[in-house]
Amino acid sequence: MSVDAILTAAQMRAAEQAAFDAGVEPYALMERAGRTAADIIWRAGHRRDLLILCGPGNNGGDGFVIARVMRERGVPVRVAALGESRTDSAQRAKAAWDGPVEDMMTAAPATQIVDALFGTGLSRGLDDAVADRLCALVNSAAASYAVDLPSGVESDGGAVLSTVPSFGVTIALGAWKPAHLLQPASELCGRLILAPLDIPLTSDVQRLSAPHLTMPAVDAHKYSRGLVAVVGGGMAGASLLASEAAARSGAGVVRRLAADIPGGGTHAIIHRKVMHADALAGELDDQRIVALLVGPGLGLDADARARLGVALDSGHPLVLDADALTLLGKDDTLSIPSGAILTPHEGEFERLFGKLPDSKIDRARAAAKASGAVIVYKGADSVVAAPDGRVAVEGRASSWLSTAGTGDVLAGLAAGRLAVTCDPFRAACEAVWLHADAAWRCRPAFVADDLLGALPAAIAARL
Ligand SMILES: NC(=O)C1=CN([C@@H]2O[C@H](COP(=O)(O)OP(=O)(O)OC[C@H]3O[C@@H](n4cnc5c(N)ncnc54)[C@H](OP(=O)(O)O)[C@@H]3O)[C@@H](O)[C@H]2O)[C@@H](O)CC1
Ligand SMILES: Nc1ncnc2c1ncn2[C@@H]1O[C@H](COP(=O)(O)OP(=O)(O)O)[C@@H](O)[C@H]1O
Ligand SMILES: [K+]
Repeated sequence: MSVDAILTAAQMRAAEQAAFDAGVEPYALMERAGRTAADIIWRAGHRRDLLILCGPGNNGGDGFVIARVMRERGVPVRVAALGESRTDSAQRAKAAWDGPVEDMMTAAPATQIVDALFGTGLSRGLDDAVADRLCALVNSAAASYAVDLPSGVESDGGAVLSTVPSFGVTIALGAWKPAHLLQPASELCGRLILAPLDIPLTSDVQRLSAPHLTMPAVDAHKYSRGLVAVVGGGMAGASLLASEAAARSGAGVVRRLAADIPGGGTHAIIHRKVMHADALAGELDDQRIVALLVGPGLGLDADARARLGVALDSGHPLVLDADALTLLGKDDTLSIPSGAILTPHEGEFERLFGKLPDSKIDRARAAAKASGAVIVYKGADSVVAAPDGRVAVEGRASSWLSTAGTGDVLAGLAAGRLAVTCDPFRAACEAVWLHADAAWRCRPAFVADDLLGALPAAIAARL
């Protein structure tokens, strides 16, 4: 069972049902969920007074179990409900709580607050008065915990359906849900803690996990480690950033093919002067190239279009970013080569694939399937999707990444890892992980160039 699985509400219900069919008693599962959550709250908050808000469904039932377990441990607990418990398990959990039940709308604040109002069964935003009351209670508490999900966030897409306060901790029950990683919901979850329920889970969607990298083989040489070619264009800085990221990501050789030869920069990068598309074709006629990056700083003019065409025809494994994506989106005569890695941000994604419905996970998966390419759908949350349906979600990158040039670094990293692994999905996942890790290693207000210096430490941490 993967600790990284991300399940939709329907998949979670199916997993729960499969456990029931296999003989697990429904109320026993709620007890397990409530006790595991109570352990987490106990470790964090000890004996400080606790107010638990219980909704009408099973999320509320979990809340009643937490209340009982915490009181058994000597914590001063109060319970406040929103409506009557409607499910059998929730009614049993409520019956097992023999203390008073206050009205949530009038309950006094507490040092610790637990939101067990709604979880995966939320079907609409909270009424304004209820949402306001939840915000007031959470904001006045020293510590706050959301059981499974903050009430008001939509589990599958991460939308915020009514005003939701920022929680200190969200305790994910059984598995991650998309809203734990997708924005804007993820931001409101605070620290994420998984409470395993020990039931079998199946999902192609995973939380992006730390990669296991290896040193070069003992008999490695620069070409066995992979030759990355980076096609430059009008904006030199972007392809320079990408080239250096590729060079610092484990590739053996990086060749930059552009009309300019820069004076400074990293001397390890080989610069070849390529004045036009025909000359590029000659340079790309080299079977040692195992990853070809096109897009950062490419430009959008006829020459850029011609260079892109040559790159697409070269047959080399491709990483396409930035201007290459824009050109692909507006020129019907160009098509996305299957097996490539594409790294669109929101605007580039929409230009390429249109406005797709559903969650960012669904959109990335649909685009990967339709194009046959690995899609790295960037933004405050990044979703990596493979044509075969596998998806990895990185929801916790530093928002300091929202600065010019960081996407060029990511594209270079993807090309470098593609050269090392020859596996587009794995390369894309490793690149997104290393990029995010490098960002956390940089000081606030870093610039894209600083990421390059942090890459060796990010790689060293994964060896
Ligand atoms: N799956 C698992 O393995 C396990 C799941 N467990 C737990 O179960 C939780 C899911 O429970 P759940 O399905 O009962 O849904 P839940 O979130 O409690 O709410 C549904 C109720 O709220 C109502 N309602 C909805 N929105 C509303 C609104 N805005 N304002 C007012 N009412 C609203 C809705 O009514 P309706 O939409 O029909 O009007 C319905 O009555 C899950 O998050 C986890 O905590 C664990 O116990 C064990 C393992
Ligand atoms: N708010 C944010 N939080 C986390 N990561 C972000 C945020 N904004 C952007 N990023 C990341 O920073 C990079 C920006 O890439 P991109 O938009 O292509 O910028 P550029 O073209 O200037 O390099 C992407 O990897 C994206 O996922
Ligand atoms: K909740």
